[in-house]
Amino acid sequence: MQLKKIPATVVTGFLGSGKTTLLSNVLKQAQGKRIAVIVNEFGELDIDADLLRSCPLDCEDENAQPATGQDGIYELANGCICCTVEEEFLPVMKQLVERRDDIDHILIETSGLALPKPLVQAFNWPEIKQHCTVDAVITVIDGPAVADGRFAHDTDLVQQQRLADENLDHDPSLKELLDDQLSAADLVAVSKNDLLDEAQRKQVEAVVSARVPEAVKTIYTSNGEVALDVLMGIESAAEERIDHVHTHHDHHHEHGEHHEHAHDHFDSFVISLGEVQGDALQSILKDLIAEKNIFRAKGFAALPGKPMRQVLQAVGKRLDVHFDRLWTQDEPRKTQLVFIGKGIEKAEIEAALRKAEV
Ligand SMILES: Nc1nc2c(ncn2[C@@H]2O[C@H](COP(=O)(O)OP(=O)(O)OP(=O)(O)O)[C@@H](O)[C@H]2O)c(=O)[nH]1
Repeated sequence: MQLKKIPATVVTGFLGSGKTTLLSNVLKQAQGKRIAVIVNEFGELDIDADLLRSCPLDCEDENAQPATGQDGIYELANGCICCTVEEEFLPVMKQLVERRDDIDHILIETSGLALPKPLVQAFNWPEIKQHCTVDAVITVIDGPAVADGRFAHDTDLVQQQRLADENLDHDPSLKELLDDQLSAADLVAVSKNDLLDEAQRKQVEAVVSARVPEAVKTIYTSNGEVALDVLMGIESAAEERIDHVHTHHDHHHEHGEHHEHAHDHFDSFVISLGEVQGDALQSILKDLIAEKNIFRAKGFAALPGKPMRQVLQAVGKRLDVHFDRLWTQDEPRKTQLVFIGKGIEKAEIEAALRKAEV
């Protein structure tokens, strides 16, 4: 008897591109659909899983929590999913396969530094292949960052000139990640459309069309808002073709050499503080992201006298701050931030942030 395979959507994209925002919108719309979510974080804190669980302030519907509830969210926080496929991803997938009668769809958010190819290849493992298929790899790219040429400068058509100063100008490992994340895409979602003007959209288009076949559609999203049927039911069966997708990192993964892997060149750590002065923390953070090569910082702050938890999100040079929910009785009121960047020192950043402690 041929049973219908469970479709799985893999959401990939660089640090801070908007994957969690997209996923949380999917979960809000997915009434009645039973969705299992696998969240993989590069940093040691499960901030994304936590944000997916927490109800936004403007949430009108008491039941608008992720349709799956607590139990449907699986956190893989031990490094990057593409390097721990066997140890981390496979066991979770096996659990899901066992529960397959209760699951309509699997959503996987990879860490921002993960390469989608090894993950998609895992769907060819016999235990998984029998019961699951990749519905689509959705690659989220940060519209404004791509338009600014943070990852690649090929929008200005004078690539030859650029090659000479490539290393000075921008980081080749970021370009490789963008290339590899796009090379596996069945759908490209350009996020932060609300921050793009027409000229920037053209630049993004040029970067995307140089990297994905014409058949791959591009959508533009603002705050992750997009209809469910655009994202789900693509039925790409990406695992069937993935071995033929060429990437910059093929060599390392095939030979089991993770040392040279993209994310080994990044530094990541968590800073824990007590309660902090909100204004002071934000001003120190803004200085740090202006001065240092910090790609991503995110976490929660506890402010004296405030019953709500503050969420801080830094992507590139932008810092977003908002309160998301009340601190619960049983959780300690502390401030915790993950940093991911290059050539950044934990001691130095911690010393700077401590000045905001009360
Ligand atoms: N203005 C605007 N901000 C957005 C949009 N999508 C995401 N953001 C913001 O960008 C920041 C990062 O978004 P996330 O959804 O956490 O990105 P992510 O890809 O999950 O990040 P990592 O898991 O750290 O790689 C947050 O501050 C979001 O509020 C958008 O469409 N417009």
